[in-house]
Amino acid sequence: MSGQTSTLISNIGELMTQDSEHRVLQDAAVVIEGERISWIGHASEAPSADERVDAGGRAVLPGWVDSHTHLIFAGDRTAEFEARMAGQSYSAGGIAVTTGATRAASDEELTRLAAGRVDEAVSQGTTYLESKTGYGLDLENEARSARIAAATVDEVTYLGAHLVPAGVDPEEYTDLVCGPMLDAVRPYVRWADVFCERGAFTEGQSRRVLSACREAGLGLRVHGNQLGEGPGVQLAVEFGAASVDHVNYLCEADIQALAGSWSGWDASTGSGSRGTVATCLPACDLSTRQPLAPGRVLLDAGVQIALASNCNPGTSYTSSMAFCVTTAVLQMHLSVHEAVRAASYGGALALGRESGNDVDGERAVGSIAVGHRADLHMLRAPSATHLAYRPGIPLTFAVWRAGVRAL
Ligand SMILES: N=CN[C@@H](CCC(=O)O)C(=O)O
Ligand SMILES: [Zn+2]
Repeated sequence: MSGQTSTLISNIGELMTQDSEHRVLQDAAVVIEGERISWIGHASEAPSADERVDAGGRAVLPGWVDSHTHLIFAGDRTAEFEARMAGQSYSAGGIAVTTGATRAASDEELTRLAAGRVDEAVSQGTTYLESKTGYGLDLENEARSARIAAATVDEVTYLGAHLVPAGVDPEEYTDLVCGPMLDAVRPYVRWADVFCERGAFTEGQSRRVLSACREAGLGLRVHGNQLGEGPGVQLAVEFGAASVDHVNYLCEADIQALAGSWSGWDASTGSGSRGTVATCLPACDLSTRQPLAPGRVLLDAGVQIALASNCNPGTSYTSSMAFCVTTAVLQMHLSVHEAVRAASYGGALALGRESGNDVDGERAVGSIAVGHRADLHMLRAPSATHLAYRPGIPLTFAVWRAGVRAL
């Protein structure tokens, strides 16, 4: 053992590892040492540790990896939501309302709001979070959003290409996104995204954004095929994006392109060349009354999928990954194991964090294995099945984030 404090969590009724062998262990134990997992196995064989936690037969899963959120915002869109529930359809234009409120907020206020949303997510079992910019939409406010996000969440995505601000020429705005605005956010971000959709960015503009951001060394993601069929999925695959998110309206060629992107990857070991993850956002689909993304069809076609909350004030004002998992089981026909995997390992895959370096580098997240980051979610239930069997019941009992007890 190293000099770090070790904690043995024993008497785990069900340990859903989501590791490369997809192991689900009964009567299991986990040892945490510092920020890493140092041992997993059957409780009867567990080594001793400095501290001991009795799980009381409860289930333990990897902490949720929420790979798609928009947490840097101020303001509220209740009126838009009410209008939608009364029959109006969602359009990208609502983003401008949040942009106005976000620009008007102080740095302190934006930081406080974002940190509160992170706390809310962690208290529900989320241990690794991405957030996008995208409610600044000018150089100063996008850079400020990126800076605040970098201080608040684990992964930051530049989404200057969220909406063309009113009164600005779309091509000139795209020049800004690809030039000075990109330079200003670059120190704070690892990813770039574009909302490729009618009412947002055209295929040509999206190509320009993806090319410039790739050139700047950023990993890519795409908001695609949310409101209708379109070029988003094909663009994401062509550019080797880590994920394409929403994926509500897919034609057969889109599904084949996504499946083909994974043909050089060994799903059982997680080795080989990675493709484009299809990230399904069921809370958003329900809140915008869009058809649920075809998660079952994608899985059956051999596509790696993620589930994410898409927490934002317009289309999905929730950080509940459990709600997404429940919906994926009840309505998208995923098994509980598949849904939990998509919300943990799948999110990690979408963020390029599914494998790591146990010695001196970034630790893997999204699965429970020796050397991975100790991100654990203990349920107030004996098995993960209760997430779907008891919909709406708050089942988070305890959370460890990078080895630190967070709840
Ligand atoms: N679709 C684009 N962006 C967000 C919604 C943004 C908003 O309406 O404020 C999404 O992922 O759903
Ligand atoms: Zn989004």
